[in-house]
Formats: sequence, C-alpha cells, structure tokens
Amino acid sequence: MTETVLLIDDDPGFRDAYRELLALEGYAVAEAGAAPKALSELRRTSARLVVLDLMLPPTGRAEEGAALADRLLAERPAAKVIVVSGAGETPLALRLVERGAYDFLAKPVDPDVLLSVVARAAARLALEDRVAELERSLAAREGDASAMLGQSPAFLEARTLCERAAPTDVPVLITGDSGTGKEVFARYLHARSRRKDKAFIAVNCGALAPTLLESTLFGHRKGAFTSAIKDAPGLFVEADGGTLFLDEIGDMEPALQVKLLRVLETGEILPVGAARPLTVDVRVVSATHRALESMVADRTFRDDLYWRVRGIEIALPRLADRVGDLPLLAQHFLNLSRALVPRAPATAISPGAMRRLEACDWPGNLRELRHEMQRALVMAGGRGEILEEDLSPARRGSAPAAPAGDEPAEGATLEEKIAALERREIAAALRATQGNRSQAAARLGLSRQGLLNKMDRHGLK
Ligand SMILES: Nc1ncnc2c1ncn2[C@@H]1O[C@H](COP(=O)(O)OP(=O)(O)OP(=O)(O)O)[C@@H](O)[C@H]1O
Repeated sequence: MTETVLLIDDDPGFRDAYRELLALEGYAVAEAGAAPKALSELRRTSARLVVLDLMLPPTGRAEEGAALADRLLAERPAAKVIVVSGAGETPLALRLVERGAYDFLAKPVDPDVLLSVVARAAARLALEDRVAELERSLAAREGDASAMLGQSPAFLEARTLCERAAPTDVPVLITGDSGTGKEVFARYLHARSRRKDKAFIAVNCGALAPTLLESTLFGHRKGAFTSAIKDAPGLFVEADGGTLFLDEIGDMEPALQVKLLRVLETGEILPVGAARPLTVDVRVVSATHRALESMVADRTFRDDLYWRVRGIEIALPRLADRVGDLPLLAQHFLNLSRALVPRAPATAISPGAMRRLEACDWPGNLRELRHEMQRALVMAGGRGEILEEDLSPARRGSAPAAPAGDEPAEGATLEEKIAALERREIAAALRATQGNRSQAAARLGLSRQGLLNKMDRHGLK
C-alpha cells in the first residue's frame, strides 16, 4: 500500500524539495504550512507518516509544533510522527518521543537520513499491520469449534449448554475463574447465533472508571462533558444486531447497574447528554470470576440485574478440574505459539514434561498454560521436542516458589511478570494516596470495586 507522508513546515522551499524526494521514493505526499491545515490534511488523507518541523506560525516557537504533534497523535494514534527540531530544542523533542512521536531529527537535516527514517517508520507500520491481521485471524479462529478444545465431562457439559443457548436470545452469564475461557465461550456462543454476521463487542467493566464506562457503553452527545468534542455512539449502538460481551460485570458500580438494568428491560439506551432514548437490538452475554450470588446477598450487586443477566448460567471448570484435557490443550497452545516463533522446530511434548504439566495446579488456568507453552517453545531452541528443562522453574518442581516481594522470580512467565507489575503499581498508588482506595483507583484508571478485586487477587488487603 502506498503510504502518504504529511509534510508540515512553514517554509515552502523545504516542502518543495522534500515533496519531490519522497515522491521519487514512491510515497504520496500531502503538505501544510501551519497547524489548522495540518489537521485538515490529516483528516482528508490516510497519512500515517508525518514529518513535522516544530517551528510553526503564528509564534514560530517550538511549543507550537509540540502542541500540534500531541493533537496529531490524539487523532491518529497509529501515526508515526517524525519531529524536526532546531539544535536548542533537543530536550523538547525527546519529551515528544516519550509521549509517542516516532523519532526526531536535528537541523540541518540530511535528506538521506530523513528518507531512511521515513522508510524505517513505514516498515514499522507494515509490521504493525501484519500483527493486527494475525491477531484478527487468531481471534476469528478462537470463535471456531476448533479452538474450543476439551473432552472432560465438566467442559462438555458447559459446551453443550452454550450450544443450546446460542440460537436463542436469552441473556447468558458465564462464570469461572480467571483464564478458564469465558471470553472464548462468549465468542463461540456468538459464532453459533443468528447474530454471527454482526458485531461481537467485548468490554471489561472493571477496567474503566464508572463515568467512562457509562459513556463507553451508552455513548454521549457532543458537549455532554468537557472532553465530549463530538457525538459518540457507544458500544450498545456499535453492537446493534450483534452481541455485547460484558466481562467482569461484577465490577460494575451500583449506579451503572441501574442504568444497565433499564436498557435490558426496555431495549432502549440513553446516551449521556441526549434528550431521547434510542432502541437497540443487542444480546448481552456477561461474565464474572466473582461469586455474584454472594454479592447479591451483600447488596453490592442488584438482585433484579442478577436475574436479568443470568438467563442461563454457564459455569466453566478450572483447568485443575479437567486435567484430562491438559495434554490436548498443551499441544494446542504449542501449535498456536508457532505463529509467534515461526522458526522454532519443537512440535511435540516429551512424556516427562507432560507429567510435570499435569502435576501443576494452574491458578491462572488456560491462559497460564498458554503462556507456559509459548515460553517452553522459545526455551527449546532448535530441539524438536519440549523437555522438562524447557519448563519454567516453578513447573519443574525444583524452583523456589514465586517470591512474596515485588519482583517476579527469574524465568517467570509473562503472566507472572504482568501480575508483579500490577501488584507494584497498586501498592505505589495506595502509598501515594495514604491508603485511600477511591483516590488510588482514580489514579490507576480503575473503578473502586475493580481496585478492590485486584487487591483481593494480589493479597494486598
Ligand atoms: N476451550 C478452549 N480451547 C482452547 N483454548 C482456550 C479454550 N478456552 C480458553 N482458551 C484460551 O485460554 C486463554 C484464556 O481464555 P479467556 O480469555 O477466554 O479466559 P477468561 O476466563 O475470559 O479470562 P479472564 O477472566 O481473565 O478475562 C485464551 O488464550 C484462550 O484463547
């Protein structure tokens, strides 16, 4: 695909020279001499490469260009913005790179260097496109029966229930520990429903602050709040005709639970700041790793909403309760990992390694097993088989348990490293707010309930 480069400089001579150079290299070129034109050119074209001279009118100061760089990236986060700065502006240019600009060049710019940086940015875009494409095809495959692996009775029972529920419009609640495959089941359900050609949209209710979650779900009108610079439809409208997957519904704040209940009862949503409701046709599938029933007893989850979302409950077994499926799943994840490590030759798992895997208790369930197999494939190097020594120390049975401190053990899986990072960040936010959980949650961009759940999970209470 021909990439468009947006050249932003108030000197027409510079633009003329670089337009020709870039065109010779096969790029399409758009240009602008000041910020308003730059933004309108960005919107008019599909430019994802930007060369931006920081010294722009009206003041001719570098801060002018810096503000524009931020706005360009806010409008097109995938864009690669290459900043051209004067010799004295290196610290500002470096700050821009930290905030998301791709690279910076100091004046005077050597044309060959500029071309090579643009070429590198274009190659990076091509790579990111490829990764996104692979992720899409992987996600599509995971909606397939082939990705719903398992023969154990508990798993088959859940799968049969899912297949029965699929053609109906009954709300489904999927319960199970983290990593047991709740989202995979939700996608499977959608893929087998009459809605399969419409959108499947997933949202994690615990990951967004309550006000943001409300406008994310129901949309908002321009001007409804300070940052509402234009109308936004919201996920219910985007999922119209399809399925909306409300992950971690147990983390939803009570005020929002009321609004969700009204939508489920009436099929109408009221965008934030709108005068009239809109009708939508959305099947809601919810999931939670929490015991919603006891939340209802504690009055932290509304019982009327509970009964609404729990038309049919599908309870997913923990991996430890379906060890019989482990060989099949481990082999499946090994095969999938090959897409990430294309030249790795390992296609099999030795009986010794498999015994080790079967002996683990897998608190992170299938997700943990998936990461373990990715790691093992990398560790196996040029070997054709995964051996015990390729497993992470904790699985080999000889390693010390994960430390109670902040640092993950050496050889920790990606999952464990992320958990350690999350633990550290939560502890830091709590320290910074003298233990005020609401403030700590706001700092972390979580709902209060979301933070409490995570503290629970990490033993930080
Ligand atoms: N039956 C299955 N067969 C093969 N792979 C599966 C199956 N179920 C889940 N997986 C894989 O296991 C991982 C975890 O699944 P998923 O994200 O659906 O879990 P989850 O229960 O929604 O987790 P969380 O509660 O943390 O959001 C994913 O990589 C998914 O592809």
